[in-house]
Amino acid sequence: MSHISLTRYLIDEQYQARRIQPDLRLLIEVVARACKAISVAIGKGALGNVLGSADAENVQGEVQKKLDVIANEILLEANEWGGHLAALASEELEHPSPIPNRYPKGEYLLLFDPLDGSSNIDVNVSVGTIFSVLRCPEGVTDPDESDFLQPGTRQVAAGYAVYGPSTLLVLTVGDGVAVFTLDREQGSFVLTADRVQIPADTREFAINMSNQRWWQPPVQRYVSELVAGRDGPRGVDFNMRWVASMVADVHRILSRGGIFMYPRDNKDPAKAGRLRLMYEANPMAMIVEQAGGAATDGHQRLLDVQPTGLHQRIAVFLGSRNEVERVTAYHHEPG
Ligand SMILES: O=P(O)(O)OC[C@H]1O[C@](O)(COP(=O)(O)O)[C@@H](O)[C@@H]1O
Ligand SMILES: [Mg+2]
Ligand SMILES: [Mg+2]
Repeated sequence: MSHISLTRYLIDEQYQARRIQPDLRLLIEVVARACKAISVAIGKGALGNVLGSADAENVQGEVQKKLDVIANEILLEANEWGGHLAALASEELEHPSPIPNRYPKGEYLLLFDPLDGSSNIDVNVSVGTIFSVLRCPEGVTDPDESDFLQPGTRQVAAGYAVYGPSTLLVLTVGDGVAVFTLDREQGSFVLTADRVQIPADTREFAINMSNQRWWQPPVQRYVSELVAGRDGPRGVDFNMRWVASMVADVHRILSRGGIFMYPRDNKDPAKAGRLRLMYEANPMAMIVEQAGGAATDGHQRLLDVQPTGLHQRIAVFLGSRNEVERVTAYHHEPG
């Protein structure tokens, strides 16, 4: 593949048959620039004094890592004056953040998980950034939380960056999924895979097995059949992987197939799963569907869920279509 930059991908009709609005393109470029800056900060590791805890808690009662705070600030600062947003929302902020009046405003809403996989920061394992772009409802000049509560089908773009052995940006604007690799010398994201497809079948699954005793019956049944391998009803062996960074687990599935599960469980019945709908589940669901996969909460398509809160949690099953359909069907069986 010749050298196709993110900008060229976003404006060239060869890649974007449905022309995307210039302000959406510029917004995505601002997010990509912020991800580059986060990648540089992460790359410095202990030398940049970015590891360890920030001695603070976020809105969800989780202890923030220094990099959670740094990544959040980089994204806020880059996007506030970008001129394409009406407001933004982050995992690390209780309420949406309006664009200050001194900056120009635009018509989009940006949501992000600035640093996904926080528990992996200090052990030098891949982490990432996840983002979702919605349109601000018409006529709204000062959006509040209710304006963000749109189902995932309304996303106009979604993506993630993985900060791993190389830094990647994975993007969909509703017309397939493209992967860009950061050329560290040039400082630019270069297209390295386009129209990525997740195989419909897989022999690999991802779930945190330590939660097994709290799973509900449909997940118990599905995973026990996978684990039984060739001696069980599936008649074939399955392999398991769990990075504990959603971005890294989803990226593996995008690259070679698999099913990712973070189900609702009985550990804390008040919690509807661990992952957050608006800035983890929805953008990943859009990417996975755009790559030919499927994404549900066990009962319905994730992208159809009507959100009720900015930090709402939800069960997630996503990846290779036939496996996601099977585990979803188990949820629908009586008993
Ligand atoms: O600790 P567990 O149960 O393995 O959970 C891992 C999951 O938690 C997350 O790290 C949550 O994301 P944050 O780091 O943004 O809070 C996911 O990336 C990952 O899939
Ligand atoms: Mg996360
Ligand atoms: Mg996070």
